[in-house]
Formats: sequence, C-alpha cells, structure tokens
Amino acid sequence: MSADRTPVSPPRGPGARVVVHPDAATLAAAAAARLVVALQDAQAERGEATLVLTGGSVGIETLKALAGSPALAAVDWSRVNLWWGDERFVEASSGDRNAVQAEVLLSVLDRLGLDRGRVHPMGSSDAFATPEEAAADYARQLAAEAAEGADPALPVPVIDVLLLGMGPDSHIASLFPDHAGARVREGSVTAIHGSPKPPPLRVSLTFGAINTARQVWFLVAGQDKAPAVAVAVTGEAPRERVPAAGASGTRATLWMLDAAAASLI
Ligand SMILES: O=C(O)[C@H](O)[C@@H](O)[C@H](O)[C@H](O)COP(=O)(O)O
Repeated sequence: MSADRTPVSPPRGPGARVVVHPDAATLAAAAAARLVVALQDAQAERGEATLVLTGGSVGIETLKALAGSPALAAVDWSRVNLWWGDERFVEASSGDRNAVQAEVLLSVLDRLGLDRGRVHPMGSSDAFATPEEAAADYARQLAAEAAEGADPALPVPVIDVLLLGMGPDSHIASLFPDHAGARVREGSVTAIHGSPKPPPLRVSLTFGAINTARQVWFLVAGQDKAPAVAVAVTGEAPRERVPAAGASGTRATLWMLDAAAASLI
C-alpha cells in the first residue's frame, strides 16, 4: 500500500510532501496517473500545459506507464508543451539521449494529436559543436516561449510540472555535487563537462530555471538512494553539495519514493 510519509524534519518548500510506494513499478504507475490529472488541471487553468521530462530509470518507466495509461486521452495532447531538464550531449540518434528514450511515449502521443512543434529536445552533438552552443540554443528557445512579464534575467515559460530523477550522489538533472553546473547562478541552461555519470558532456537546466516550476516532482527508487533522500528531502544541505536539496516548486514539491529509497526518513 502507498502512503504519505512525514519525515522527522518536514520536506522543503511550499506544499512539499513525501509519498511512498511499495516498489518502482507502482511509483511509475502512480506518477503517470498524477501527470494525467496535473496536465488536465493546467489546461483547465490556462489553456495549455507545460511538462519538463527527465531521463533516468524511474523517469523513463514513468513515461512508459503514461504511454500505457487508459486515461491518456483525458489530456489534450495538442496543447501540451514538452521540454527536458537535461540531456546527454551525444548524437541525435543515440539511445543514450533522454529524448530518444522518451519516444516510447511520444510515438503513442502522436496518435493522440501531439504537436511536435511543442516538443523541445535539447541540441545534439550533430547539430552543435559544443554543449555550450546547445545550452545557449536551449536558453533561446525557452526565452522565445516565456510569458509576457517573465523575469528578464531568467526568461522561461510557465512550467506546470518538472520531473526529476535523483542519483545516489544526490544529483538532479545534470547538476552534480561539488561540480561546476551546481554552482551556476545565472541563466536558464548550462553546459556540463566531465559529468561523473557518463557520458561526460551534457546540457542541463540550472537551479534558477528548475525552481521556477509550479510543481517539482522527484521520482526516486532504490536502496542506494536512501541516504541521499534522507539528507535532500529536508532541503537543509547546501545545493552545491547536495543538488537535490536545492530544487523545489513554487506551488508544490512532491517526493515520490519507493519503500527502499524512503527507508532512512
Ligand atoms: O539523464 C540523466 O542521467 C538524468 O536526467 C539523471 O538526473 C537521472 O534522472 C538520475 O541519474 C537518476 O537516474 P536513475 O533513476 O536511473 O537512478
């Protein structure tokens, strides 16, 4: 049975909650169900919905669960904008790319009217010479879709839900502990060199961009993540050292965990 769990220290951010599921498959199915509702709600509120996708095993399992969801058609997919929180800077066709792995969902959504003009993969190494150029291009795309009145220093569109996986070292997107990307204070997108998790070259949203999202959802499973979850969930550690502690939504932060990842809170 799944359960709300209040950690010893409360989770960080307005509307922050921890929800524990028995295993990763249940977590992915529950996240998919929540996504349908959240996207519907966003469309009811403002006519369209914007979702930022993540890579990683639970992130991709969630997309697979969404692809198989009987409620999928409840969302108007022609009015959903899709972005990515990070990407591996490799060839466009590489199976390492989060965007390629997401095709398991996107090919199903094509049949439900997905507007590919609203799908924004990050640049690949065939299209750009360096991850810096791909990052600058993505920042430009985000700025082009930013709402009137958006912060001119950080022009990004309204993000309804932003998904994040988390590594055992507490990294989120491609912001790694004690690594240059986690120290970036300006701009919405950054290039990453020497990522501790291969491949070494990546592109990532910055904390600044991530923290504009209305809802941030962490999707985390596995015993190896438990120590990092216990530290990050309270948000008390510096984000440069524990990146997952530095991400939160303006309206809600949801830690969706399996029992193993939640075992130390
Ligand atoms: O592209 C990536 O590598 C990710 O976006 C990364 O941040 C991932 O989400 C975590 O490493 C968790 O991955 P797992 O769920 O596979 O542990």
